[in-house]
Amino acid sequence: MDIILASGSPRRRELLERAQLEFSTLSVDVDETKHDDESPTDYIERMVATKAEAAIQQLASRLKTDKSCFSDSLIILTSDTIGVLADGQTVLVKPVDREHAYSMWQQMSDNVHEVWTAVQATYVSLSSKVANSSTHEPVFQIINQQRITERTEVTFIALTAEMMSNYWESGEPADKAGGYGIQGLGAIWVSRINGSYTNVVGLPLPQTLALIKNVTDISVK
Ligand SMILES: Cc1cn([C@H]2C[C@H](O)[C@@H](COP(=O)(O)OP(=O)(O)OP(=O)(O)O)O2)c(=O)[nH]c1=O
Repeated sequence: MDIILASGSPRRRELLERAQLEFSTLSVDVDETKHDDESPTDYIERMVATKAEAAIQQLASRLKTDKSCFSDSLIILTSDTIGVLADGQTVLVKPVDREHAYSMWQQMSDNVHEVWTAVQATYVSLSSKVANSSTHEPVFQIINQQRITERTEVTFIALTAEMMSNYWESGEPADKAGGYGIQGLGAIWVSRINGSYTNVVGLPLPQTLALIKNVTDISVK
């Protein structure tokens, strides 16, 4: 059974490496724009499903040229991390620019927010029994998929304009939900967390390992 982490996030790769599992990575590029009428739950669940679909499409086109690189079944892991303010509705995503980062940080300053990470495990088999009817090529068939969402409460200290400016200039905030990295310089803004630390960094590890185990256990379904 192969495991593919369909993520371009170096943080997710580093976290999964700690579990000492064999896995490969695949970078997926999807439109991460949130719909206006979408709840945080709907948004994050749509993201992990969309990333999984994109990964399967990429793998399917790779299959056309090289079948030898696939085993008979694989698990595709996709993940998405957002911040959610105490109102339960306002979503904190990656900052598009400095102003966007400042406006998120002003709402997070001296306040509590939550970090939500959704993880989807998609268990697929490479089946020649359901081969494409015209070409008789094997295709990927989804056997099972499961999803979890983990939430961690994070408390920020009161932020000054100088702190925000210095942090933005560091370059660290740009590719991170809520514009901070708890594993980096952002740690000095975090006075307290309640819940999983790895969840904040982008992949709740014990929960992800349980998901990998559960998704292949289709006998109980
Ligand atoms: C809050 C927080 C987020 N993050 C990161 C985790 C995610 O990589 C990123 C949120 O963006 P995501 O869209 O979840 O992930 P990504 O675009 O980096 O990677 P991919 O979609 O290819 O899997 O923010 C941290 O690294 N530290 C933190 O403290």
